[in-house]
Amino acid sequence: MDQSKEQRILNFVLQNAVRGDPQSVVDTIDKYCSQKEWAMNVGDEKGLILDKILEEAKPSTSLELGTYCGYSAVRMARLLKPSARLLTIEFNAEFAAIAKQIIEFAGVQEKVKILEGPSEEIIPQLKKKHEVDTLDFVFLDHWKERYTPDTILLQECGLLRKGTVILADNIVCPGAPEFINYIRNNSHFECTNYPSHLEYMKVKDAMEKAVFLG
Ligand SMILES: Cc1ncccc1-c1cc(O)c2nc[nH]c(=O)c2c1
Ligand SMILES: [Mg+2]
Repeated sequence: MDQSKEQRILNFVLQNAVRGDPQSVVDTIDKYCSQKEWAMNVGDEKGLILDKILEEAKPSTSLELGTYCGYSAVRMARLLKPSARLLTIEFNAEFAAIAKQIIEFAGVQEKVKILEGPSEEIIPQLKKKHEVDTLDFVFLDHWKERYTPDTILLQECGLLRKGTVILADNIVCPGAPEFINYIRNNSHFECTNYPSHLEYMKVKDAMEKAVFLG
């Protein structure tokens, strides 16, 4: 059976990155996806925006929707304090299997827990099954149609607290107009837009930060 692109990314990491060095894993994936095969990692340019907002938030408990190959999970985990935890939800079993290996190779597996399945099923389990109290940081990077319903679900499940930072990728490309309309007109959120570019391309994109006001 032919290898998938995600398998080729994993192999390139295993052969070129430094085991236990998350920065080298991030740099190696960026190198492969900018020079060999494009892939939907948040990438280096938007990654720096993610880094800055995550460092400002100093989260103890973070949630990512859309693990893909684990690039942003490794990128975030490398900045978390030792006791902090990142839960990341991935619907696609093949992606989750690749991400697990990349996260383990980077040596951040103690901080990162991959939850495989649909976000609408897993989010309601976070408190009781995964011992989450409230979330300090949420990275939306799964499917634009789920950004709004999953944000509402997080609120309904009591997972947001005053000051929770939600950061959404792909506001311009592929675009999440319905989410932007919802979140910017919701008085319970304070929004900020961060113009950037689509990963590894000159195409315009943006990220949106939405702080929950309680
Ligand atoms: C796949 C794709 N093609 C052309 C333009 C943009 C994309 C694209 C880029 C991303 O960063 C994505 N992140 C999460 N989920 C996505 O579906 C996704 C899709
Ligand atoms: Mg994305």
